[in-house]
Amino acid sequence: MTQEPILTARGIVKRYGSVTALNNADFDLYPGEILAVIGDNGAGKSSLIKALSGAVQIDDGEMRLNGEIIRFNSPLDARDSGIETVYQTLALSPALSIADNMFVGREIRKKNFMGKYFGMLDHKEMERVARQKLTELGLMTVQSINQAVETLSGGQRQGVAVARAAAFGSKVVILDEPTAALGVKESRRVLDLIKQLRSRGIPIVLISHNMPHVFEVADRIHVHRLGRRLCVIDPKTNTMNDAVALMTGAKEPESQAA
Ligand SMILES: Nc1ncnc2c1ncn2[C@@H]1O[C@H](COP(=O)(O)OP(=O)(O)OP(=O)(O)O)[C@@H](O)[C@H]1O
Repeated sequence: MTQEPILTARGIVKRYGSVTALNNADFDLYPGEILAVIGDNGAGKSSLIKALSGAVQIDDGEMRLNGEIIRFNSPLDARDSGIETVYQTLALSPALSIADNMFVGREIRKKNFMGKYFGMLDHKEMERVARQKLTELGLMTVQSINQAVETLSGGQRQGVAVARAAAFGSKVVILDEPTAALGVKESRRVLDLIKQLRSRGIPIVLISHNMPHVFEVADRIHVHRLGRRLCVIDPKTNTMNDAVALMTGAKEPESQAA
């Protein structure tokens, strides 16, 4: 790779009591790529993503965004820096509308004194922007932007969560098992959406156990084993069997670079 990575981790350590979830882990995400992170249960994938997205604080090591050292105290810090994460358990509020969900934590206030002094929200403007963002991503099959999220299908909800992550000048989008709970058709839409984000220049980290999905969309695959990056493989020159064998320890990597 000739480009500089946008997001890196070097030697990061995360302990939960006596359990070492991340043991000297490295990570590199390059501009414009879809990087899949795979690993067996308990390998430390979630811990890695939580560290990069500010959900947990690391005990050692260093992380950088665009070359600058980052230290997040909360997911909000990470979000403010442009790292958006969509967790498996979607952080959408079921009773709120699509538009309101897209703006949770970044609501637009009315420009007049009612907004300034009484915090009155500009629902019209939020609806307009939400509609625009969802249309840009080809997601306006949902009938109304005011529809409550609880009335959407799993795929549509995932779409709203991904659109929210992609909509606000994100530098990096992290997706944790975005297709895990979805049917075939819904998974397809989410995979298409992921590819679309890449074509818009947003680098994506995709955590997934689904090898066909990983091999369909990933440019590179980070294999995590026993709390650290084992190797990075190229899906064009490796098979799914190779990936699973590396993940489970049935096979050792040939070289550390890919
Ligand atoms: N909050 C916690 N408290 C204690 N131990 C934890 C905590 N979170 C994770 N662990 C432990 O850290 C290790 C790594 O877990 P992690 O969830 O990061 O793995 P994972 O690769 O995401 O697994 P999975 O694929 O099963 O989700 C495991 O041994 C797990 O039990």
